[in-house]
Amino acid sequence: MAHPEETASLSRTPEGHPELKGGKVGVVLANLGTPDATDYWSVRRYLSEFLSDRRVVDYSPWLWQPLLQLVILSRRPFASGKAYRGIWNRERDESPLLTITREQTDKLATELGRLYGDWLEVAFCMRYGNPSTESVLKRLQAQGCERIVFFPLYPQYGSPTTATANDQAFRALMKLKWQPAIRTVPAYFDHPAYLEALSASVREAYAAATSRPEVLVASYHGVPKRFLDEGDPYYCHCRKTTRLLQEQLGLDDDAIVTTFQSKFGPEEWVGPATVEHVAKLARQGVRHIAVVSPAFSADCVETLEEIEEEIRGAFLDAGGETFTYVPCLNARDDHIQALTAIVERELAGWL
Ligand SMILES: C=CC1=C(C)c2cc3[nH]c(cc4nc(cc5[nH]c(cc1n2)c(C)c5CCC(=O)O)C(CCC(=O)O)=C4C)c(C)c3C=C
Ligand SMILES: [Fe+2]
Ligand SMILES: [Fe+2]
Repeated sequence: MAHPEETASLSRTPEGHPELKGGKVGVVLANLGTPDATDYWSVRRYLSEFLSDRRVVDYSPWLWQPLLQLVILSRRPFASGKAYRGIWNRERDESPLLTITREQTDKLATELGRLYGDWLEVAFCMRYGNPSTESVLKRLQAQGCERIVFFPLYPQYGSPTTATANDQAFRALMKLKWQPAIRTVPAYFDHPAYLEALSASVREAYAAATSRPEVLVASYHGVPKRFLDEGDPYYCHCRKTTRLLQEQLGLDDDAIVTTFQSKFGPEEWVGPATVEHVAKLARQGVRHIAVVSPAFSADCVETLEEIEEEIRGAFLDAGGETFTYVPCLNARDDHIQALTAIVERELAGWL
């Protein structure tokens, strides 16, 4: 077995001793996760892992688990499975979130490889489903990563997203006798390169729109209002993102609004709700809108299905005429440049 002092000089490893690798730095992009397939059991397995996470639903498990397992998971996988089937990447037989996260990782690896050579290993993992956080961290360690930059891909910090991604990474390290050193990347909604990429994506969508949008709806995934009262800064980070985006784009106050989507369960969530707000705008006479979703770094069921189908439908049914969806930053070059700049900042002292 390896003794710590042996790493100081790998060449002194005694004969017959397992080969020791080391000295590398790992960069891990962490996203939420997505079902492996769209059938009832695959979606149920994914939703059960997701909704059993106490960072996401923090009710007492004694009350929540019977309700989740017996009531919610007997019905919701059918509706969610249908939504996933509508957006599925049939060519690769996988969810778009997985395809896009892989593409982001490959492009980031190319860029970081160009800058720093092959002592950096770049990989991605998911909080729920595959590839699991534990399997990826173990693989990187086996590849010689003694230090890891762990990067939850959420521009705004949220306890149901950023915190649980980090929790899962540290849970995986709990099982190791010899942990790598790990740095977690903070919220980056105010990083200049991220804001530049986000505003460029909106400018491009406005230039391509058949009628110039009168209002830009910045629609974020919602959270229970109680989370804000309990100290989660997510709502404030979302409001700040919109304000910074407004400044970048030079929009008047009535030409941009913050809304929240994807409400789940009976509790009060932060608002206004996107689906209701777009219908209200149409009833007030607004005919052309654009929707951008800055809480998602990759297009997923919440954007491709909920925004593109449900929210678009609500606006058009209420009298709206043109609905422009601004895609997530996905694997755009300026997004990869922003992610590279953030990773470089977090690598300080490790280079
Ligand atoms: C109590 C429920 C939920 C909270 C709180 C929540 C917060 C939250 N989620 C994201 C990002 C994503 N959520 C996605 C899907 C999704 N979210 C919930 C529930 C809560 N999310 C459910 C049940 C689902 C599954 C889909 C469905 O059945 O409706 C996704 C997409 C995953 C995909 O596979 O495409 C993302 C991304 C954020 C940013 C957030 C708050 C901080
Ligand atoms: Fe969610
Ligand atoms: Fe949704």
